[in-house]
Amino acid sequence: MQVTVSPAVITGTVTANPSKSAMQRAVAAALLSHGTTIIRNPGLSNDCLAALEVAENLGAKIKREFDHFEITSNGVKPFYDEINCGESGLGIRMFTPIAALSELPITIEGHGSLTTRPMNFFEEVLPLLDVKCTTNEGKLPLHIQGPLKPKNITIDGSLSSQFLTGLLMAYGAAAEDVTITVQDLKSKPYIALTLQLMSHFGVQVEEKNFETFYFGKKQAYKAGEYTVEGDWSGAAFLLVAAAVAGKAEVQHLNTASAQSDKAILEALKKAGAGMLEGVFTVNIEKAPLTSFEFDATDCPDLFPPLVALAANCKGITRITGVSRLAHKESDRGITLQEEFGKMGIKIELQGDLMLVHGGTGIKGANVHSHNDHRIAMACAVAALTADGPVVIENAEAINKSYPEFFDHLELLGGKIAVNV
Ligand SMILES: O=C(O)C1=C[C@@H](OP(=O)(O)O)[C@@H](O)[C@H](O)C1
Ligand SMILES: C=C(OP(=O)(O)O)C(=O)O
Repeated sequence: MQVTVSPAVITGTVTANPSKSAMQRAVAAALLSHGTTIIRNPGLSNDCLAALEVAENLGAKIKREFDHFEITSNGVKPFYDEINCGESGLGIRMFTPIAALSELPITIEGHGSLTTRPMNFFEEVLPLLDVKCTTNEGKLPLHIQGPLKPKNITIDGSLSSQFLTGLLMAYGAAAEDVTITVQDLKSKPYIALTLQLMSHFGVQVEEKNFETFYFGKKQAYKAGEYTVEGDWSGAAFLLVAAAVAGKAEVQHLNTASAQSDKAILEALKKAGAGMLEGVFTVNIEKAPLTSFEFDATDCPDLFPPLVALAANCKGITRITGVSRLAHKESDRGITLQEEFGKMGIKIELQGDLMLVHGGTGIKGANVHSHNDHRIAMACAVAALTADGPVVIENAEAINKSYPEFFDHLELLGGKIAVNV
């Protein structure tokens, strides 16, 4: 799909889309529970749909109602020997240890960008927990055979927090008097989100400094009700759109959320955007914008909207955390440099540091998403203040996390033309 976004003034109100990070975790917790869980405000992005299908293949029964999902489960009881996590990094890293709770041999597949993302962790760590695991030279497919036995273990958290999320979720159903120790953990707020979700489903973990995670007496996930929060990672694009091209209110955003990407508010403040925060709503208004410094090491998904913001800020914006971007849907440091370069914005990469030369004028251009949802959305936001239309190839990449994105941008006054 090719989408053309033309310069426009932003104004209006939208409701944030459901968070795929929260939704996928809730689906996993529902699968691990015994009974029926009701998930309200469910996400329907590709990553969420993949999680629902995985849960079904691992034994859950799923009923889709008008405004909620009912997930009935009796714990992990696979009735199929293969699961497919689509393109979801979180999905595969979370559901692999969960699937390993069963004794059945299971093949774990994915497609698109997921086939090139590193999975060596499982080959190194799962055998320590009595799970047989082979990979295709550190990539998909994975072949595993459990049952996973929770033990005291030390892992490396520097590549991604998602592996730890998977172990925590799986341990929650089976562990007794054991500790996971993690070294050099990155993306810590995502672990806070995991622990918050586990607690909601009745499983408590004693966490110290995001270094040790102790499981005491054996616990069980309890089925119940869960409402998925609005997604700060997707809303970040709309908030930046308002800051550079008009004003907007984004509703259903919890300003006390555990989601790491609510840090977009700090960046917008630093850049000088007008801001009014409510408890569940945020208003952003255009104001003179200047370059800023920001550390995105623990919120790597903010890089694309931050670059769209920085492109509109006078001066050189310095963002740290580039090394976190190499293994996302694309190598995002390089893709941002390449695609924003086509729009006339110079980006320098100096190790872990990104320098964005902003305020120099954004040019209409033909850009490509590299099959990366956040690159497509960043280019669409940059188009709002360009000197002509920006044509985005492979724009359907947005479906991974935010299928409603172009509709929401249009609701706010964006000029969008879709060529299928
Ligand atoms: O746990 C999650 O929901 C996520 C964790 C982050 O990954 P890393 O821990 O690899 O940074 C983030 O980039 C990803 O989009 C979602
Ligand atoms: C990297 C992302 O997701 P995941 O790792 O879950 O595929 C993302 O949403 O930007």
